[in-house]
Amino acid sequence: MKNVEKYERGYYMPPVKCMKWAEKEYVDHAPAWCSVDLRDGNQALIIPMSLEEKLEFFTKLVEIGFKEIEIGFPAASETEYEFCRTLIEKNMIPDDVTIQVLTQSREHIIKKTFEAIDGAKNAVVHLYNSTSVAQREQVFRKSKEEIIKIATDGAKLCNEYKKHAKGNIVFEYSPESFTGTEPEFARDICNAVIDIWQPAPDNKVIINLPVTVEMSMPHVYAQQVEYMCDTLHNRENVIVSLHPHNDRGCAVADCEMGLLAGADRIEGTCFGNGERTGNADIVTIALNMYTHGIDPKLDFSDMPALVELYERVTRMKVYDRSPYSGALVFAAFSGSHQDAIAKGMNWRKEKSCDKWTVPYLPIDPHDVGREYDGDVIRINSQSGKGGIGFILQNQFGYDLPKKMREDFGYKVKAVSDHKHKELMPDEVYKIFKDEYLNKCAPVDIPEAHYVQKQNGTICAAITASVNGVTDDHTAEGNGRLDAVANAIKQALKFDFTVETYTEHALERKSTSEAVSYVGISCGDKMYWGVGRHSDIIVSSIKGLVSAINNAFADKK
Ligand SMILES: CC(=O)SCCNC(=O)CCNC(=O)[C@H](O)C(C)(C)COP(=O)(O)OP(=O)(O)OC[C@H]1O[C@@H](n2cnc3c(N)ncnc32)[C@H](O)[C@@H]1OP(=O)(O)O
Ligand SMILES: CC(C)C(=O)C(=O)O
Ligand SMILES: [Mg+2]
Repeated sequence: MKNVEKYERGYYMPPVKCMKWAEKEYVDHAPAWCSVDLRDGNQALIIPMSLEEKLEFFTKLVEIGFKEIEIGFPAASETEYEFCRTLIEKNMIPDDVTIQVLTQSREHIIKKTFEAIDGAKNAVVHLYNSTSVAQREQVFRKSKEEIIKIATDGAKLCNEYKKHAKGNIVFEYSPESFTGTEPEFARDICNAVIDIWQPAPDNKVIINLPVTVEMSMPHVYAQQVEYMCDTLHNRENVIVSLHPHNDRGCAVADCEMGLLAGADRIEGTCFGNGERTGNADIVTIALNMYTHGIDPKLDFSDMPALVELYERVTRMKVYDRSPYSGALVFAAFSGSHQDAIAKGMNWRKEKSCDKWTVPYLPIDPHDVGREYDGDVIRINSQSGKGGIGFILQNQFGYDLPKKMREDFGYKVKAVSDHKHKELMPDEVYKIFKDEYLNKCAPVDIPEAHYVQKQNGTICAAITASVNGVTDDHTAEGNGRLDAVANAIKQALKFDFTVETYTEHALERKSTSEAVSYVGISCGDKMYWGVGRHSDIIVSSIKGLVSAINNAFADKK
């Protein structure tokens, strides 16, 4: 990369070491969550959501359990304003939910914002102005004092408007572009605003520390957050909030480390929608906590419904590998992963485990509304016998013997490889049926009669049909299958050995049938057949005949 000299680290470290957070291991309680899907998420869309779409999304966010929802920037447009009015006038905001609205620190915008929330029972008025070195110099061309004045003038105006407001109003201040701001200046401007708002136990204020643009590694942000937590005035009455964007791909880590550093609240969006690379993905942060055994106090148990709604109203896509939500995040195509998952699932059943420890799956797919069948083990040319056998067992009830799984596995992989596509469970089952099940051509045994001799041997009298030509044969054996096998050898003048035989019941709704797996050797090769019938003997003979037909096909 030839232009690397063009860049330098544009962030500022706190003046003192702030590393207490690094002693902590995990986030041990849920923060206050604020969804900014309808504001930051919405302002980043190619086509912002319509009023109806915002209403539908709002209802979903409430259902998930968000208690604070930034519903928009009411001074931005007619739709934003109308949306706010509709929620209030149609009484759509539950009493335990607080709406939040964003405003620049400009009088006409603050005025319009307070008009928009008139009548709301609970609202957060979120005031912001930019504080970074780059914005101070290039955008505002103002000194530090002048930038502080923008914030304090706005804060004072908010106090004035609040006097006339009927509902419960909480204030939030964001030193926008915090990550490009010297921490001491961020501290000073926030403290100036705090001093004007005078927070108290029953009137807390929110200080939001946005990673407007992500400029550093997350441990740097954590130090900046810890510094702010240590130096803000009236800290006990200040709710420290985080609002990371994802420019370096670390917004979730920023939130997690920022929480370790003392923050109380997270602003983010579902699936990380938002300006440029997006906001922090609340789904991921919340479910990361969940998989550590901490209740995030948000309910993502019907993820498919949330994804459907989100994709429809935002016209964005949830990436296939988006943590916890993507279409492929539980899918194992590769053989060794499938094998481990299938064994892990069986272990759970066997041991009645109450903790989730299945290899390769950090969360139980059922906990986010996903299925084991179809979502987890998926079949292509990378798959192995473990996964393919798992599909056949879980979805169709066939528990193949280990050696036969291998034979079947290679057949399925070959089909997928040649077709160059994933195989659906029904296609896997069709291969199974075509390759092994009740095969009766060219060889068939339409009739068999058994006599038990005094010496304990069994005599089988069979009618053998080869390419439709039938004749009768009799032979003895130490069991019915053995006797029939001997009679078939005679009839076909064909030598083979029955190497293995297993069977189990196949439960299908009200009926139960026997399934028999027969492996024969012929020269140095093994051939498999499966029989299925309501009678266990007929089932075993059908399995044997299927294996013989496979051997015949190979000999041709
Ligand atoms: C990081 C974030 O996500 S911040 C939120 C960003 N979201 C949005 O901007 C979406 C909604 N915004 C809008 O619809 C419009 O920008 C409005 C209605 C708010 C304002 O519209 P306008 O006044 O026409 O335009 P614009 O936003 O370009 O105004 C820029 C002016 O405001 C000033 N300004 C920008 N932000 C702020 C602020 N937070 N506080 C005070 N002044 C500000 C700029 O310095 C500039 O001043 P100048 O006119 O003296 O050069
Ligand atoms: C308005 C602020 C909080 C913002 O969205 C940002 O800085 O990213
Ligand atoms: Mg933002």
